[in-house]
Amino acid sequence: MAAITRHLTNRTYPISSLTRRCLSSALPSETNNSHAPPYSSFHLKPRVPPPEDLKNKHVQWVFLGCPGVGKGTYASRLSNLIGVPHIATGDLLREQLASSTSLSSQLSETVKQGQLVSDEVIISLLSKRLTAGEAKGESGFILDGFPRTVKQAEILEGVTEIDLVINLKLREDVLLEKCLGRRICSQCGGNFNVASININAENGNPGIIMAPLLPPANCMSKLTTRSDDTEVVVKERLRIYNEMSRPVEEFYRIRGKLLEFDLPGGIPESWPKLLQALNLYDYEDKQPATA
Ligand SMILES: Nc1ncnc2c1ncn2[C@@H]1O[C@H](COP(=O)(O)OP(=O)(O)O)[C@@H](O)[C@H]1O
Repeated sequence: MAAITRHLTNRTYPISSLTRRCLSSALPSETNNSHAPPYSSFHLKPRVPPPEDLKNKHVQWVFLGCPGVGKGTYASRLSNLIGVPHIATGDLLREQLASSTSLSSQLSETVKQGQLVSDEVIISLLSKRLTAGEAKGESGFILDGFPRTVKQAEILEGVTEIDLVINLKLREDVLLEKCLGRRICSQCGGNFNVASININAENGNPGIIMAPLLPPANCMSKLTTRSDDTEVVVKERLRIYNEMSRPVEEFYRIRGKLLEFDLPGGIPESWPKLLQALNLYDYEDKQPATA
């Protein structure tokens, strides 16, 4: 087993191989729908990172999980801790939408309805972001929001080796509340959440408490809500996740890369447990205060 996982992870390519040209040319023709991988029934265990990988920034990780689960929050915290970029395709898309081109008005409709945009669009945005990062000397990445379909996962697998996929999990009623509670400060760009979750344990299911993540006083009057964070659209995004993105979990599970992580509560309970699951608990203490 160890030999297989070592073989998988030792094939990590430098980020420079994941260029715009490389990713874009990896797009399969529209007519090719036969992307069924050679599934086998046994599951490999994911290999959590050894410290050398982190020091050399050989980190090519993916965050999976339903809308509202906290991919952005935990990916961004890990990115600050390890010093590799957090790249969220949803953010790239929103930046694109902020520029008023004819493409952005079409995309805006798709996003507002909770649908996925085309692979061509998302891969082009991701490739540009990776190329720009490469030019600045960036190394490694933590992807959030990509891949979202098996086809995207196959394209990514074709151009680079993903080391680890962290699958964040939370019950669906909480996901909806968390999406509806999301707020963004229009000035500083900070992400907050006004939802206060307090669900008692019942029928053998554990209870869950998640305190709101409130903004500082100077952001209060500048809070905005994403146009796709309405109840109808969040339910549609959850449906699409189950239909299109759930199979991506299996894609990585059978490749021995999926680390399942059930969020036990809010950030104070979940963050230390996530660090433990990633063997990073001590790493946090050893970093200089500025890291
Ligand atoms: N990889 C992707 N493929 C297709 N569409 C995407 C992708 N990533 C983001 N999007 C679009 O951006 C929207 C917002 O994505 P994101 O910010 O990741 O939100 P969330 O995870 O909360 O649903 C998605 O609903 C979809 O329309």
